[in-house]
Amino acid sequence: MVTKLFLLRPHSLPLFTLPSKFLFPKLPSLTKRFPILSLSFSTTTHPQFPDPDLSYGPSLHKGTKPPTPISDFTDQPIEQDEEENLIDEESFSRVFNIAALRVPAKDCFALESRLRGHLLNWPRVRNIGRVPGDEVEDDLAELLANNSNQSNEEEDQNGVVSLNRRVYGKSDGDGEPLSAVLYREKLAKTFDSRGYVNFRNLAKMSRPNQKKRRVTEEDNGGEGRKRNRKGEFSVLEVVEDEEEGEDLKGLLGDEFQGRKRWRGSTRLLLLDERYGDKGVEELPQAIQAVMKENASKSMGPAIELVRCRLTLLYDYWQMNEILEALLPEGMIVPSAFETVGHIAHLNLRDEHLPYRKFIAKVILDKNKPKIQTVVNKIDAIQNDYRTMQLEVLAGNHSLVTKVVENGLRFQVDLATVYWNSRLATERQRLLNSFTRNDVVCDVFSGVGPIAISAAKIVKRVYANDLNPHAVEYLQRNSGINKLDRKIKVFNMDGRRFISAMFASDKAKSITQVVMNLPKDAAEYLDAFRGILRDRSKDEEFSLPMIHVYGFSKAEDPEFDFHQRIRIALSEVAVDVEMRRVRLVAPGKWMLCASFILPKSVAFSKPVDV
Ligand SMILES: C[S@@+](CC[C@H](N)C(=O)[O-])C[C@H]1O[C@@H](n2cnc3c(N)ncnc32)[C@H](O)[C@@H]1O
Repeated sequence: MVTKLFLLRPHSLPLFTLPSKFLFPKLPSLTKRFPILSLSFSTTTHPQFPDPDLSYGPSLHKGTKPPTPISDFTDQPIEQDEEENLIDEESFSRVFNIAALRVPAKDCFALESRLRGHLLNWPRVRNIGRVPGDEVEDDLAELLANNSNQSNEEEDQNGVVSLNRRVYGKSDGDGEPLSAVLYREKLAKTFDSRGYVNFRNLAKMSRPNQKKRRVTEEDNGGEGRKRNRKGEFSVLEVVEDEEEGEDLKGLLGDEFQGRKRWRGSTRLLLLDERYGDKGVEELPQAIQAVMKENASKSMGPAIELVRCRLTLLYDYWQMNEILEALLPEGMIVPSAFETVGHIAHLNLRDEHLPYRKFIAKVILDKNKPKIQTVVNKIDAIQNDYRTMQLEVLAGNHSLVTKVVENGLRFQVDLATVYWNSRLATERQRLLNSFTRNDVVCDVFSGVGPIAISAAKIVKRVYANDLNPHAVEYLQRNSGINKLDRKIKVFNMDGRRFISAMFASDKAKSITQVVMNLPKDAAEYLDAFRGILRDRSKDEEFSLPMIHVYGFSKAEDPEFDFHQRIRIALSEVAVDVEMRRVRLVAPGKWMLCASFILPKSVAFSKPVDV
């Protein structure tokens, strides 16, 4: 599978070069080789970035950096290794000031669809927000609502008494109100993490649905470096929540102090980014209408406008956004990679090589858990076994992986065998031409993507490869797919294999020969010359169809490849069906030629050399 995402940078951030001020030399052992790469933004919107009013949606160029690192909401240590520290994830946090309507939870879906056009419409950000304390059980809401005419203090106390009656049949102290401390203890025990909307101190003690990221203080030469927990990409906070001594004021609104307290669960409907700093009177008519309607209802709490802080974290941003910000201005962002099982396989340009570990880390972060290893191809494939020289850049170092193709499972070790997922379509096309009466010879079978898939369709398969590792995986894969009884495996040179097969009693049964070694396969066709010369020409023989692959850089690739086939067979009249498989490099085609082995070739005398 190929993921194609090569992007040109639309607008680049200020220069980020490795050895300069943008590096965080916090980890001595690491910095010798790869320093931490960080973004350097000011805490306000950068003036040289595109006007935020003109571009809609979140961007690393917009918003501000959090005044207090989000990682200060720390409570759990997380193990880190050097690779984890390569990128300063904190530097990708961006805060956006958003306005929201606090609405009763039960009405939020109806209001969401009514106000749809006015709500925040950012990728991956839900426009229904949850904050600590927005959940109150129905029973409790009812209980609290019954006391709505009483003073706060009285109400809270009566709430506890009623609750105790409900739980125990009577309250502690036989109906007498509890002391403030006991009262809070009781609530904490009884309500657990719910129901504290009415009890301000509990709000701080227990907060469900906390979206704040968990981080660790890493002992790093006395200087703590903090990390966020993976998978959480945003934090929503109501700004007023933080006001000293009024921790629930924002949560409950101005009405909290008066008669109309919130009774029950609430949700935040995040308004479009344009309304972040607007007052009620500046909001669109539709929103004002909803607020007025609600206010006119005597029983329910008022819908209120609240200010929120939405922090988008490293995990929020897409791979290309992070890479674009990390790499020097003007550099093409390398986000194209091929995948083989859990391995992302890059083919980086020279200019990317100094940044290869950072690029790999971002690709790993953004494609987990599917991608577990990121490798870069060091050199063009040159060896006989067509294996790649790979450098592991990030993740686990195992190059043994599993691939599923055409419903079959293949185990491959990219360090020792050939595999190319890009050929899956071509393999499928070839397989579609096989029938159950066919007997297939796969001369260069590798770990078996053609041979094993063919075995599902045809009568019998003879599969061969020169690489002993490929043969080992071929056997293993035949077993994994329960097709081993239909496949006979050989480990020899392709030319010898062709001779051996056609010299044996299997010769008559073979109907298809596959030769998928594009670099040289055409030259192996000479093995067919005189292959049946020892047999009588009168013998009943249906000659096999040969499918041979090749590369050509010629202006007329079909003609060029045909010529090579004719030369190898020493036969001019070869009726070939030719097709272009794919462009493997600029001006270089991979082709497949299919033809029936000419009788004149099969029965020819050996050519003296
Ligand atoms: C391009 S790969 C194709 C493998 C398989 N058909 C596939 O699609 O994955 C070519 C295979 O030919 C094998 N090979 C190279 N030279 C060979 C030779 N002289 N005889 C037999 N196999 C050879 C390599 O080990 C490699 O597995």
